[in-house]
Amino acid sequence: MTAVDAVDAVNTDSEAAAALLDGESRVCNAGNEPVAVVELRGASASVAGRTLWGGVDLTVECGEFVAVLGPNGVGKSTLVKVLLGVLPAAAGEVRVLGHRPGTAGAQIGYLPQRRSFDASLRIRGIDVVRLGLDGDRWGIPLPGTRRFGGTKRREADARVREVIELVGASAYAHRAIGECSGGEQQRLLIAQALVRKPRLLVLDEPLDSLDLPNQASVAALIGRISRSEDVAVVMVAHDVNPILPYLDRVVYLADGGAASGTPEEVITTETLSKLFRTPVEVLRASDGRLVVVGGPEAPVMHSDRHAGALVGGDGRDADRRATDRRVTDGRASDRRAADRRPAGSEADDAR
Ligand SMILES: Nc1ncnc2c1ncn2[C@@H]1O[C@H](COP(=O)(O)OP(=O)(O)OP(=O)(O)O)[C@@H](O)[C@H]1O
Repeated sequence: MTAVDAVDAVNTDSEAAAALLDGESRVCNAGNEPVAVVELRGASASVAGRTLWGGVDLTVECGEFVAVLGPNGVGKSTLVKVLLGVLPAAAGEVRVLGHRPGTAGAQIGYLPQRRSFDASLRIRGIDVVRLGLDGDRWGIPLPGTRRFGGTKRREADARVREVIELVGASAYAHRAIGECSGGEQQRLLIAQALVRKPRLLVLDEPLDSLDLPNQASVAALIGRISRSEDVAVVMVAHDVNPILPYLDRVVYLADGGAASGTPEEVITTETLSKLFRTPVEVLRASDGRLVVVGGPEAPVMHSDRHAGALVGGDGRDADRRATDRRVTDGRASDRRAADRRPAGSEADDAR
């Protein structure tokens, strides 16, 4: 079976979970040809007849961590929709694991924006994770019911335990999800997105509403997982700082245009001023955090977006729209060096 066949086989979703438990191939190449996890060439997106962004070039390889940045309403979640195949690209080419978007099935783990659980919800964290494995087939588990029989059930149980351990949620996975803190819920939801061993993890603002220590520890967790599990991560973020040490590249969306490349290429005074067609200054604080001064309404790179450090500007002026604002090339080939990871892992971060 070729890798492409394997991907297609997993895409027959009714058997996806069972196939993964059988150890189905998850490689990121087709035969001898490497296949990028995500490939965008001159892609653009329109919603309700309005072009949100255009000219996006991006290649995401196996195990890479990529952030999607930009002001509110610029189309970051829309990019996620394009990758998931929910919304077709208006122009250009988009491939996910070598196929058109929407056909990669269980090879993609997805964590939508702003999911939280009511405090009174009694479903255990472990059951929420389990839903990622077979919830599309069977719905919410009833007490005492089994979805798989015999060996398959034991393998499913083992995978759920394994992924809960991976995200460091073993201590509270048997508690009701509604009783877990925001950070704990987020770890369990990341485990749910990972339980089918995806090749691509798409996360829409997973750090939103977390306090700074939890942002740091969840960011470090995602950075570690992208490496240890060799899963590519595409993550929408408002503040790049918590994830900056782990990133391979960023896509910065502006009104109409986009810049993509390594953080060092894109998050600069020159690149952002060009992208937003207005003076923007990128400052690096002594602790390495990035602060943007001037320019558009873009809380993206503030050390703490809640602190309101950004000064002035409106990046959403329709006059500034252009399709030629792609100012860097997303094909930058450098990979994240091991020394860009902080010493240790997320265990080093405040929790
Ligand atoms: N179905 C729709 N019909 C009309 N407009 C839409 C639709 N979906 C999204 N939009 C608009 O498209 C724009 C981009 O939305 P999107 O959610 O992608 O932005 P975003 O960058 O993720 O924003 P935020 O940072 O606030 O989450 C917004 O102006 C939004 O109102």
